[in-house]
Formats: sequence, C-alpha cells, structure tokens
Amino acid sequence: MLRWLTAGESHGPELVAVLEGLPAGVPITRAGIQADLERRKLGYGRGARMKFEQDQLDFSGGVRHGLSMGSPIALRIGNTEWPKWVDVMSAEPVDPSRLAGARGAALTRPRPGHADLVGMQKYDFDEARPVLERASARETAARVALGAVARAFLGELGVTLVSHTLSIGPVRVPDQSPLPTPADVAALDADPLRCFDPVTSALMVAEVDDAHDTGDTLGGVVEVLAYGLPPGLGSYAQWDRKLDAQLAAALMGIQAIKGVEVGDGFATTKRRGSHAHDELVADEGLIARLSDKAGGIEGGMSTGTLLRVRAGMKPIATVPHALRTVDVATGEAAAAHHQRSDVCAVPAAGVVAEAMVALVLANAMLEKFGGDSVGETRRNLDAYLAAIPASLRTASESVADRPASE
Ligand SMILES: Cc1cc2nc3c(=O)[nH]c(=O)nc-3n(C[C@H](O)[C@H](O)[C@H](O)COP(=O)(O)O)c2cc1C
Ligand SMILES: C=C(O[C@@H]1CC(C(=O)O)=C[C@@H](OP(=O)(O)O)[C@H]1O)C(=O)O
Repeated sequence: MLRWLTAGESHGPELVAVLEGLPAGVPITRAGIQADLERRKLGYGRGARMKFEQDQLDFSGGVRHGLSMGSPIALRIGNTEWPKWVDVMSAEPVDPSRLAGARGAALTRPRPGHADLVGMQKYDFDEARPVLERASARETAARVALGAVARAFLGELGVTLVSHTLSIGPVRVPDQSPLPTPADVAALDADPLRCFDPVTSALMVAEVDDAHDTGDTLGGVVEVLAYGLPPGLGSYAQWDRKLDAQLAAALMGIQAIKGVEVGDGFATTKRRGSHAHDELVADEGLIARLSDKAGGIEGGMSTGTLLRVRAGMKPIATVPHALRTVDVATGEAAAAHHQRSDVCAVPAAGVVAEAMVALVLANAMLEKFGGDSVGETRRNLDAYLAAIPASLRTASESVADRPASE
C-alpha cells in the first residue's frame, strides 16, 4: 500500500512530501519531477507568483542513482520568495516591530469562498494568515511531485495518464470532440489552457482576458484519462475499496474542486437505461464494449478500457473586484483582502488532478499486484492477465474508440 503526506506553508521555507510503499527499481530523476512541476505552473490566467517561482526540488531520501530503493521517498520544494517572508513566517517568535510592513499586516477581512473565516473559528486565530498559508494551493506542488513518482511507477506497468481542459467558465469543448491520447501530451502542454480543441482554446483565452479586465475570476472542468489499465483494480466488496470512490475523494481533495464525474457522470442520469450503458459484443475472440460511457469503471473496478474522470473547479475566491465581507477586528462591513492571485488556475488543476489520479492508481496496482521491486509487480500483473480464462478476456479499447479504418 502507498501512503503519502505533505507539509509546509505557502510562504514558509519549503514544502516537503513523503511517499512510502513504492517498490524498488522505479526510474526517478529530479529532471523528470521538475518537468511536472513546470507543467503545473503553466496555464493562461495564473498570477504573478508563477512567473518567478522556481519550485526548486531536492531529494532527502529514497532514490539512488536514478532508481527508487523501496525506502520512503522524501523530497523538498523550495519557496523562492522565502527570503522576503523570513520574519512573517518565522518558526521562532519575532519582535512585532519586524512585522510592520504590508506582508506582516493582520488579515482580518476574510475572503468569502476561501478557508479564512472558518479556519479562524476552528483554530482560534484572530487573523487569516496562519489559515491561508496551509489552505493555499501552493501545497499542490508537493502533490504533483509525488504524482510524478507514481506516474513513473505506472509507466513501468504500461499505464499512461493525460489530462485536458473541458471548460473555462461558460466556454466548453464541443460534445463528442476527440479525446487526447498519450501522443498528444506535448501539444496539450503547449496550449495556453491545456485544451485539446484549438478553436475552443482561443475562446477560453478571450474569456480569461475578459474576467481579468473586469476584476473577476473563473473556474472550469478538467478531465483525466488513464490508458493501459488492467481490469480489476479496486473492488465492489466494500465502499472504501471502490476505485471510483477513491478517485472521487482524491480529486475532491484538491483545493477548489467542487464536483467529480466518472465517465459521462451526470449526463448519464438524463438517459434511459437502454442508452446509458456500454453494451458487450463478441469481437474476434474477445469481449468488447461498444461504447465508453461508464468511463472505464464498473462496480468500483477498472474495466481495462480507458479510464475517464472529471473534476469541476469553482472560480478563484480571491476576486480582485473584492467581495463583501466583515472586518473581524472592527465588526464593520469591508472589502475582502486581496494581495495577488490567479484569475484562472484550471489548467494547473488538471496537472494536479493527473497527479492525484496517478497516486490512486499506483496504490490500486500495489494493492492488487504487490511487489517489493517493480519487476515483481510487473510479473504479478502479467501472470494475472495471462490467467484470465479465454472466455472472459476483454478488448482494451471500446469499439467506439477505434480508428475508423479498423
Ligand atoms: C492550482 C490552484 C491554484 C489556486 N490559486 C488560487 C489563488 O490564486 N487564489 C485563491 O483565492 N484561490 C486559489 N485556489 C483555490 C483555493 O486554494 C481554495 O479555494 C481554498 O483553499 C479554499 O478551499 P475550497 O475551495 O476547496 O473550499 C487555487 C486552487 C488551485 C487548485
Ligand atoms: C503559490 C501557488 O498558488 C497560490 C495559490 C493560492 C491559493 O490561495 O490557493 C494563492 C496564491 O498565492 P500567492 O499569494 O502566494 O501568490 C497562488 O499563487 C502555487 O500554485 O504554487
């Protein structure tokens, strides 16, 4: 079983992350993880911080000569601006005179939609600084680093992940648009919104510009696809062993994600049963699914076809055209505090969603196939696939997904 934890504040010295339970022999390089951290910083509409943040990565343990050792993987990601925040975020008590500037000012005007107000109530703070420091999505850099490690493990088992943006505010990719494949990752990363449809992407850019110009913010929907999964990850036997339940929890655990769909999700609820499910047909000695509506999960288990999950992100809470709030220092009506923030972070959320899906799938692989070395996991996976009786073998692609020429 995989376990992972992150720690660290947005303006502290660094983020730290630990991943325990990964087999030995997984190829892991600093450059490989750093590349995913770079992808997370991209995306049209992000704020000033992403322009200078270096996300400087270092390993503290678990990797030797480019391979995992089977011991816990520990890593650190520096916060580039730390020298400016040393006093405000000092672990040691500091003289209040050193907090005189704007950075040290008490944040007493909580932002609606952020963690500020409830965090103050819950942890007994009289201002929001200690709340937002950890609530901040800065923490997602640590999860993306762990996700890159999980992705490297999945790669050894033939599984590849892709994410893309389906909508920004009201601008949506047309229904029935082609899905990106692993071959399209570079093109997706080069698109300003990580959108697979260039026409829609241009409309999304215009939407972000308009939100920016009017002092507003945007949310949207991202989709994660996993190619190459075997059937049978997860289980119907208990609620928390269901793969879809684990994926939903992992995606909802990303800051600002407010909805998750598996496959066609809510659209399926509007269909009759005769049009809602993926029918089975005999197909050259295999059983094939005619369509992909379920998103590659039935009964809490992967079907062995394309996994497809979506996450819906609410608009950024730090609205430049500040929302109404109450100054908790005076009890008076006030405008919510605003320093700097993203206008739209949906493309970044897609990269984070990929990381969370990678961690869940890596864990599910280990639960089913075990292994202390990646070679052992691979052998166990191959033996399982070889042992599925010929009468039960399924095609890895639905008939709907096949190129027209076939
Ligand atoms: C990649 C990413 C970047 C984000 N950037 C901001 C931001 O700049 N300003 C902001 O107010 N919220 C931002 N958020 C969302 C907040 O972190 C989130 O709304 C807040 O922690 C409250 O949690 P909740 O929305 O899940 O209730 C971002 C989220 C993600 C995933
Ligand atoms: C730091 C990151 O995102 C931050 C997420 C965030 C929030 O409230 O969630 C607020 C902003 O923080 P800051 O005021 O320091 O710029 C974003 O930049 C990051 O993604 O690495």
